[in-house]
Amino acid sequence: MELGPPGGSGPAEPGPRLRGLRGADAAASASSLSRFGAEAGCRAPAVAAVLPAGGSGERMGVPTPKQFCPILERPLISYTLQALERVSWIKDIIVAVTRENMETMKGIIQRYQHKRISLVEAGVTRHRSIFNGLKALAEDQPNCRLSKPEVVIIHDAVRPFVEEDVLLKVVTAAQEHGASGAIRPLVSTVISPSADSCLDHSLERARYRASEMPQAFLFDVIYDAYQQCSDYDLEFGTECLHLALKYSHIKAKLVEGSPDLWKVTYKRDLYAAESIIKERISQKVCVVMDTKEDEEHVGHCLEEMLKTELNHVKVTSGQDLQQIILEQCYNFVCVNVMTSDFEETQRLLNMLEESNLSILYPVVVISVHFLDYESVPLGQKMEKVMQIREFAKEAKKRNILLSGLLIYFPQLL
Ligand SMILES: Nc1ccn([C@@H]2O[C@H](COP(=O)(O)OP(=O)(O)OP(=O)(O)O)[C@@H](O)[C@H]2O)c(=O)n1
Ligand SMILES: O=P(O)(O)OC[C@@H](O)[C@@H](O)[C@@H](O)CO
Repeated sequence: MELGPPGGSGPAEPGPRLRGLRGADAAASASSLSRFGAEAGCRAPAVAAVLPAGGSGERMGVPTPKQFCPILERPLISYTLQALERVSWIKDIIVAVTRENMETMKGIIQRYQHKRISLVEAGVTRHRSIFNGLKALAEDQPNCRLSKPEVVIIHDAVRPFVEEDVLLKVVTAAQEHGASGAIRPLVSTVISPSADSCLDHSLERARYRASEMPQAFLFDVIYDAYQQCSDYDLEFGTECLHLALKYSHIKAKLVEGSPDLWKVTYKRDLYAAESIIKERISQKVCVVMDTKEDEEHVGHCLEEMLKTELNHVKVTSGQDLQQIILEQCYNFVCVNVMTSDFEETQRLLNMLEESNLSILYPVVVISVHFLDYESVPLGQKMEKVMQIREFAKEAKKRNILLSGLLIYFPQLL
């Protein structure tokens, strides 16, 4: 097993761990699980995740295994890892990849600065890959450096649109019932064909559901099930909840999942995933303040206002701007309060150019400038701000749409 880069998980500390998130996000994420612990009258469980990513993606019909297929130049699996990393109380993420794809996976972890990731070798089937991931967490394994979690999430690496709420639901239910899984209504009716490919019977669709991911289990429930699992089940099975029932006699609690939990399987799914990602990009903005002080004041005022319209608002004074660009934020509000007119904006434009983020999808930058009309003659200030047109012409060549906003205010007394 290959542990992730430094900054991966240390020895298990029960309860949520704040990693990879900052400020309000981390606090909100951590509190969601610890709040659960308080409500349930127990300590929040130590949680790890296993992501099977060892498939060949035959149904996708392309040479590259679908988990590594790019969406906006970024491998599909990186979006799934990012979704799980947003959840600060998942302390370890074990990814099962084939030996031949191990270096590719390490490169993705390095390029996108994924944290808390450990790699294990995949098996020849999905169940065997999952079992290998669980072994990495079981303390009865030689050289095991990861601590056994109380609850383990199992989630297909090709289901990128997983949110914290459904993860919390399945973990909460697993702690109470032993196992839990997300389900969705069936779209098509299930029928059973006869040997001569005629209709034998059809199932009453309303009585059935599609089993999706994420699923969660008390670790011992699912690990014991896999240890008892027949070769046939390991070879041909597709349902972890079934293994928990058959071998550990645990009836999983089923929770309704959101429509976005679907698995990327066919090429059409990649196109659908790309349009969802673009839609989500339009819901993300980063406010770049020119000083730490302004981040605390002006930045957070802006954040509160923007949050009424957008799903993800980050405020920074620049220290984590590189990571934010890596996470593919495409919309920036650059606020120049104290610095000279374009210093902060120019720095951002340079970083965006170096990142090549805008190669496939336009990046929007709004450069905000304040004008104290008592201390600076309007004409002089306007002349400087109009320089932004020159910046914008250059930026446009790199698919960066730059515009300026001048806020004209009286000097505060
Ligand atoms: N030996 C395998 C087979 C599949 N998976 C993973 O299990 C998840 C769901 O499986 P599936 O959609 O079937 O992926 P593939 O097997 O790659 O697809 P296909 O059946 O079209 O080849 C994917 O993340 C896949 O990478 C795995 O870890 N190990
Ligand atoms: O069968 P596949 O390997 O394509 O995908 C696995 C899916 O069946 C599985 O993710 C859900 O049905 C939940 O168990």
